[in-house]
Amino acid sequence: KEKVEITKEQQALMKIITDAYNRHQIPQDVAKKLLQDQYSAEENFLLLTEMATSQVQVLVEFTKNIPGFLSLDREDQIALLKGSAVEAMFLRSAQVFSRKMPSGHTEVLEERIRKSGISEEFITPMFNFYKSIGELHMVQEEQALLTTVTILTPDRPYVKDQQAVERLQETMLDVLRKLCVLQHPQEPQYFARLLGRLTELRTLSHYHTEMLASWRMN
Ligand SMILES: Cc1cc(Cl)ccc1OCc1nc2ccc(F)cc2n1[C@H](C(=O)NC1CCCCC1)C1CCCCC1
Repeated sequence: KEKVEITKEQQALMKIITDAYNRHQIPQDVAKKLLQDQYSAEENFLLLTEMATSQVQVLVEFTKNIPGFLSLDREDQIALLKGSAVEAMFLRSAQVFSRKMPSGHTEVLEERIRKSGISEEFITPMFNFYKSIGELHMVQEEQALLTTVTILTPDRPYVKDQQAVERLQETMLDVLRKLCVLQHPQEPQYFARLLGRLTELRTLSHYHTEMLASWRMN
């Protein structure tokens, strides 16, 4: 049985990324806001655009802390951010939704989101994704690395030097793989399940334009 060991460098890399991930978080208040009041479809749409806008700014700040990201071609940096912004939003939404909340809060939050104005047809795939992320019970290092792996996807549109992005992503995947083995020793398939979520995430993100266009305004 091969002994899995995270090296000193990988430990340092993980700390930089996790600290940056925790530092660059939009105020958790979106869940609190939704739990406090029931908003109209128009207000919810506005709330989403505000959250999305601040999330993009947070994402830019976060990527500056990914070792090697700023050494990439500048246009490629922009292509990676544009290509991963929506996925990062759904991933963040899933993590916010799956957070431990006082009993009954998750149900209220789910209800508010179901009634927010999002079209029925998108609600099921969205919550299926949220639940599959929740079932993983990711530690924060895994959440930070998963977001980093998503950002460092080489085959985003307009990326010129895909090799350079691939090398960075592989560095992060190696740390994430070891972390998964160490955190979930009784579940050897955990890392594979985690990466499988990224496929679900990409599919969900394909719907985002339609989700916005079909928002049910009164
Ligand atoms: C990300 C996204 C894209 C599209 Cl097209 C449609 C929908 C959507 O998020 C749904 C969604 N899933 C959620 C789960 C937990 C939660 F607390 C809020 C959630 N939201 C929306 C939200 O504020 N998301 C932001 C979360 C932080 C990071 C940036 C995004 C609220 C907007 C107000 C109406 C109720 C849904």
